[in-house]
Amino acid sequence: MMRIVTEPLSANAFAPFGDVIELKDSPDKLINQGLCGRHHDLAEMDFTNGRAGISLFNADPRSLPYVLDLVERHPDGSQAFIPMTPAPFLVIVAADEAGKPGTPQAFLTAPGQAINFHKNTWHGVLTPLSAPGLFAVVDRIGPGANLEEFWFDTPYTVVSA
Ligand SMILES: NC(=O)N[C@@H](O)C(=O)O
Ligand code: NI
Repeated sequence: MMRIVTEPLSANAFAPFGDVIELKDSPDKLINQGLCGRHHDLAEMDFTNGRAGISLFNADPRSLPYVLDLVERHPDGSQAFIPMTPAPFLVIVAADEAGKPGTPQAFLTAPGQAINFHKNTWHGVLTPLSAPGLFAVVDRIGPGANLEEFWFDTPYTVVSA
């Protein structure tokens, strides 16, 4: 199997695929009598024929090396994974090449980072690396499956750097 080596998640590296939701160097605005910093409008939500919904995902943790045999995408909506714990998790994405995913890239988040996949971006399913795999997920609520899956003929093995 081809190996994919994880890299640290950064806004620049992830930009073709989505947004990294993390604190800015300084807040956009101080609120609540100056006791809270608002880091404003960090991700682009985009829904076709639907609305934003907030769900909780409680996912089984995986481990590295991780066998990647499936990526998916949501043609009608963006999808944000917001961890409810500080634990790093695995984020896998791939560019689209004539309707199929190209070579995937794998990122490891740092504590305090969340992500938002742009609409129709190939990605691995929610992949916590420790328990509890508890995430808030902001994605599209609307008609239709809003899901396209791609199974690789030859799975990849994702390994840590
Ligand atoms: N299917 C579902 O709700 N979750 C996936 O979209 C995922 O990215 O984990
Ligand atoms: Ni998804």
